[in-house]
Amino acid sequence: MTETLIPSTAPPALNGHASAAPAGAVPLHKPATTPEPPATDLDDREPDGGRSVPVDPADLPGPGITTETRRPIVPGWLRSRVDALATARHVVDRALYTAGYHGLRCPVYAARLAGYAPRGAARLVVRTGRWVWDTEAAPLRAGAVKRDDAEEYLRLSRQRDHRVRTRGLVAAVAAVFGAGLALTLYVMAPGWLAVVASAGVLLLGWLGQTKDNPVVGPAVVRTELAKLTADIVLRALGAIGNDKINRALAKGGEGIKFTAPITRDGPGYRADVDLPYGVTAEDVMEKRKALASGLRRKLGCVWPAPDPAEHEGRLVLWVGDRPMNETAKPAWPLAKSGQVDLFRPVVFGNDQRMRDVSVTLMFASVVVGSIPRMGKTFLMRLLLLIAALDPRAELHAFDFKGTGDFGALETVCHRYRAGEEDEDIEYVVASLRELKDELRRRAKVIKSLPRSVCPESKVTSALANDKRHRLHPIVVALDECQIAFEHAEHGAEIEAICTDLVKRGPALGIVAMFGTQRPDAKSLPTGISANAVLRFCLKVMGQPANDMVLGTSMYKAGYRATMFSRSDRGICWMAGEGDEPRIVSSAFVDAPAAERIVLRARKVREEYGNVTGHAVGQEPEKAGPEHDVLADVLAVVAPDEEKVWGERIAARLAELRPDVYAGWEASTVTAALKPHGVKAGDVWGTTDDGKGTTRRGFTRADIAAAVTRRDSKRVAN
Ligand SMILES: Nc1ncnc2c1ncn2[C@@H]1O[C@H](COP(=O)(O)OP(=O)(O)OP(=O)(O)O)[C@@H](O)[C@H]1O
Repeated sequence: MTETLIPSTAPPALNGHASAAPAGAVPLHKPATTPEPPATDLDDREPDGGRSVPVDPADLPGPGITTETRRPIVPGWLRSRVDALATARHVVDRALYTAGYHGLRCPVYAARLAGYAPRGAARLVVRTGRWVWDTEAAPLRAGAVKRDDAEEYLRLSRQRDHRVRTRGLVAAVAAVFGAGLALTLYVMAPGWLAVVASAGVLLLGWLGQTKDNPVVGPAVVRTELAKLTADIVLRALGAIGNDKINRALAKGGEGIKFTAPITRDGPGYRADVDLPYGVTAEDVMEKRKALASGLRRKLGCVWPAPDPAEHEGRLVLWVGDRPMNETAKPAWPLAKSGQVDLFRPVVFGNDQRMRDVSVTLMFASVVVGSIPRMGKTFLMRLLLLIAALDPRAELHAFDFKGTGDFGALETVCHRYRAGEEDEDIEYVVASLRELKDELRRRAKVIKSLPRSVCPESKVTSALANDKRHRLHPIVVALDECQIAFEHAEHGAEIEAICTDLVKRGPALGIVAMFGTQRPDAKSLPTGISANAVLRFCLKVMGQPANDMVLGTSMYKAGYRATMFSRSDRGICWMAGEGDEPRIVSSAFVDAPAAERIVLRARKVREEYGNVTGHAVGQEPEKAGPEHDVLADVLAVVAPDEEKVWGERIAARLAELRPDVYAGWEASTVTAALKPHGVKAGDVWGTTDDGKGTTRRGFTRADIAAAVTRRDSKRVAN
């Protein structure tokens, strides 16, 4: 190692050399050595009376930590039931297919073989003749003659005479025996003679076929996929256009290390690579397309990822045999049987290696986003089915697209609506108001419970079981939620209640889910997008939508749902369960399958005594025009107040009608006034502690004008 001297006054951070390879590493090339640092003028300065200290002192103790990774005793595919079953299924499938393919063609094979039989017979006669007459040794005998080697010639001649005698005898016996057998069969079992003769003809036909046109071709034409090798990985890394990687490759791969042998991992290969210093796994993830091109694989096969247990430069490259969207998914374990405890993880999909991936719905609020037709509604329905299979759960399903995608769940829903008409929105508002009251009731119940029963101030599975408290899980789903949030009359109220559900609901046993095909600030208000716990992002078109669903900076960190193709239906980035976001292909449950699952769920619910609301024909009380937001806003702004901040209006509204406006913020007021043409602007004012400042607010005259406009329109109608 190069010993660089720096002045003793230099900050310790200058000692920034990378450590040596970790123990157990498998260097592909010469292990990376610390690069020779460029000479700096620090080397020449001697500010401390000329005394310098070595940067890499020989006696610097190591951290004393050796990591070792045990390689599995049993290969990965045998440890997973799913993988082992997949392999067995593949073998049986292929055998059955081959049998079917050849079975159908048997008559053609027989006819073709019969056609070749004369040529086969001729070949048999010629080959037998050559064998009997020992023609293969003829060149040896001719050579002995040529060399005038009398002794060798005599030895070979004797050997030939002996062979011809023996082989002639064998041939004669075989001919006599064959003829005798044929005669016997002819006399005693003529049917069998036909069988043996046919077999003989087929055998002769087999002998008579040509090499370039065999009678029986392969049923399965195999194209061998190239094995993943270190060279291919390096070639692909070199193709992503990263300067640091290219420099390392130019030096023969110095600085790039394979920390473990490339192995089979599920239906694909896994390579663990240490990237050159300064290159992160995210740098490679960003260039997945180029990487796939370098690997000569389809994009859906190539899954680079960081290793959360390792440093930032560790890349785990998993290359599947087939694209994820073409790999047959295992059946959803709950499709045919089983119940759910929403407080525990439940399998809802598979990762690239087709291993189960679970989700825990309790204590989470959920956001699902994608462009249209990628599987967002299917995913939300799947999550609702999971909830339906917990007999304690109360389901509220609202589908604003109005196509009845949640229709299969009607018989287990406490509240259900499909549509975007005013009456549908009013139904939803009424249901949400019930939930708002329920939220308050639950908060009071939790507060009143002793610590011994409710130690964490949140609903537990045991509390949910206790029917006296009515703290069962409530799952409410709004698909195409932007339609509700943008509703002119009720949008603001819906947003306020939903934001409250997202913030306070999880601890109180209420899980709110929002799906949108237009993930932007309007469709997913910040209060919801910022506070959601579980996030599922199917294909989106750009960074804003990606980060709106997955969370801020996710795109930059390499978690990009833009990389999915349009055929990656049901495949999403999932964030919020586990440390790192992961890619999941959600289980495919279509409407008929959903109906079957719901039948099962309904039965269990009937036994548990939890079939309520919509499922038994009871609907919420109609949401009347209980309040007039515009008039209320005007009422809380005094006639002599020219302008007022939005937050002040929100606080005054909450005082005016706490049951309606509790939880409103400045943004809620802005959203509520916007449909009436009242826009927020900068308003100068004084804070409660007397400081003058500018905040967003409204002009009273604008509000009054909006009321007049609205009232005159009503009169005209
Ligand atoms: N998990 C899945 N696996 C495979 N295919 C799926 C999966 N989920 C959905 N699909 C396919 O994708 C299609 C679209 O699904 P879905 O209706 O859920 O899309 P969407 O994103 O909700 O669309 P929109 O926004 O228009 O409502 C479905 O018809 C289905 O065939």
